[in-house]
Amino acid sequence: MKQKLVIGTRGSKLALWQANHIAACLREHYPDVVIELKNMVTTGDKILDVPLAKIGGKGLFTKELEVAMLSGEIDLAVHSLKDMPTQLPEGLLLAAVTERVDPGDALISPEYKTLDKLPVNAKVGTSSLRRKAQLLNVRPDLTIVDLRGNLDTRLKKLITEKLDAILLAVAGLRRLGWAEHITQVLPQSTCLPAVGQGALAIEARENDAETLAMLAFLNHEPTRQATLAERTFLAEVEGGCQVPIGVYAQLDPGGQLSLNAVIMSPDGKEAIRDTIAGSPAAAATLGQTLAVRMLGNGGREILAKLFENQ
Ligand SMILES: NCc1[nH]cc(CCC(=O)O)c1CC(=O)O
Repeated sequence: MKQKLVIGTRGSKLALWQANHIAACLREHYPDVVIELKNMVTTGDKILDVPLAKIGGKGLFTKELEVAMLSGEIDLAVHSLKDMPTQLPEGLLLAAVTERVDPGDALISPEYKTLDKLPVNAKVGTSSLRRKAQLLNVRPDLTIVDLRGNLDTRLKKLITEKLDAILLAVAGLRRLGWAEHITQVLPQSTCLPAVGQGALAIEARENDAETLAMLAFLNHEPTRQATLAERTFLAEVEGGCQVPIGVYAQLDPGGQLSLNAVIMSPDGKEAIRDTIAGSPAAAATLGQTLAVRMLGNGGREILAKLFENQ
């Protein structure tokens, strides 16, 4: 067993909360091990004024941490699983995926409270094509405004940019203690979450057996299986994190893994929805099968148009 573990993290409030949360779990589990945090800046943190969809690169929030891990400067990195590319760099792996509690998206609208009460042409802030498309699908009248920055910046913009509502992940708001601002958790029939939303990913070196063994207790197998299905789905459609794709997998009480997904055009006018269920042991196959089916049923054309315009 190692005597010291160094956790790499980004410096945003959410990233620090997540890293401190994992540090606390490790300290409780290994009282004699020194757990250190190391703050790092990623490309994603530096480019704050350009819509993410326009930058388009994969792993914007993970790359610098991964370089530090490969060089041995840090032993593990804590990320929102949602921000992780489906393919990790050579030599790194997901040592653990933590239990997912809040996969959904939240509307914050101090004045109107819910999506269906927003007035015609209301201004809604979101930086995600996935949220934008799903909102426009049910409310084509809405004006969607790009909303970048850390969670606290985005909350402030609701006021400073006179928006009628903003959309954020429930998980992030809860972690920062801001859940009281939520006025509606959107139902999955309206807004399917991003791949891996709500789960934390613990990344480590493949050849670092000692650290991997120490991190194993953080893993929640049902969440890992569900998010494996989602990540395989995304890899198959070659989506990256900035495509209008929503997908959510969960173990139902009977022990089956069920997967719901949507592929949309950015204006929300075209939508392909599908669902699949099967054994959790076949999580990757379920994700892949569903992706192939949806690509064949019109998804490929939607995505081709999207990439043409980028
Ligand atoms: N893209 C930024 C990001 N990455 C993870 C979260 C929240 C936590 C999560 O979704 O797991 C957020 C904020 C948001 O999407 O509102």
